[in-house]
Amino acid sequence: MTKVAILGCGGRMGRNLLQAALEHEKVELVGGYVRQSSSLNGVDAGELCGLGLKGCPVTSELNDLVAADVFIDFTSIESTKAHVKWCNDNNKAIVIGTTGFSDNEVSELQQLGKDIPVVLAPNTSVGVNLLFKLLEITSKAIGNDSDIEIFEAHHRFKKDAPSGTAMKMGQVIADTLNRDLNKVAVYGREGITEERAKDTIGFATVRAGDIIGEHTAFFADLGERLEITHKATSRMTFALGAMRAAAWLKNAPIGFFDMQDVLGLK
Ligand SMILES: NC(=O)C1=CN([C@@H]2O[C@H](COP(=O)(O)OP(=O)(O)OC[C@H]3O[C@@H](n4cnc5c(N)ncnc54)[C@H](OP(=O)(O)O)[C@@H]3O)[C@@H](O)[C@H]2O)C=CC1
Ligand SMILES: O=C(O)C1=N[C@H](C(=O)O)C[C@H](O)C1
Repeated sequence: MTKVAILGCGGRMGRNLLQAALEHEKVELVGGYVRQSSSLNGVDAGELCGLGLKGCPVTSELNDLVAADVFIDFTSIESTKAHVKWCNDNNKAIVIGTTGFSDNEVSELQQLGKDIPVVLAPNTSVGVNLLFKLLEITSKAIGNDSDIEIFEAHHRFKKDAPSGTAMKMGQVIADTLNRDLNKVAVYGREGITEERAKDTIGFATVRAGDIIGEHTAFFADLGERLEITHKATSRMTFALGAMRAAAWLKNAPIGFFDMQDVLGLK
């Protein structure tokens, strides 16, 4: 059994993570964490995620959760940094699902979590991680002959764009084709853009309603195009992937890992 604690447990992902942890056969929930000002402080984690009373606390004191082996964090950039520091100081592993980090912020996280095992994954679903693998194969086969565009759509509440998953898709493709993503990425188009520059990788974003998460990579040539799409239809897919990452982390060495490590896709 891996003992887990859920950080930001009142959020959209937080509540799914509580439910997944309470129902998962390889995971035991120690409790959930909310900020001090939260009205959820003191409620029962089972009640919070709709499973009824489980005798498992929601607290705003991280020290109440020290029995956990692994902390799971789907919160926000600044709180994730603070949580990684706390985990490092207290020798706890952490799964980070939060997105929107700049390259510098990722380096900062690596420094803050330098003594512990960490999984950093912009998308914990199995399907998306297989999609990353398919992008590698496709890029090798036809990447240099194709116009490559990445599309993503999410709910109206999402704060970062393009999504962490879209950015990782771009990174996987750029790495495979030996391109520098910082130089070839084009984020949205407007006005007289002129003809498409070869070797660029375009990103397009939609924010609307309650879309949980959709990603498509286009590999387009004259006469045909290949589209590789993933659609999440429930946040539980991310939550279950995070439980898998937590169980894997319990026996992992110190270092930064991703879902490809967890799923054996490297
Ligand atoms: N890796 C993956 O597979 C996925 C990643 N995500 C990412 O996860 C993150 C969260 O998404 P989502 O659940 O939709 O967002 P929400 O806004 O619903 O949830 C975020 C939660 O974090 C809490 N939080 C923020 N700051 C703190 C803090 N300082 N201390 C304690 N709690 C804090 C918020 O609390 P409060 O309400 O009090 O502010 C809130 O409950 C985003 O970055 C998103 O992109 C989302 C889905 C899948
Ligand atoms: O904010 C979300 O909801 C999601 N964020 C992740 C991302 O930024 O890639 C993953 C998922 O698509 C849902």
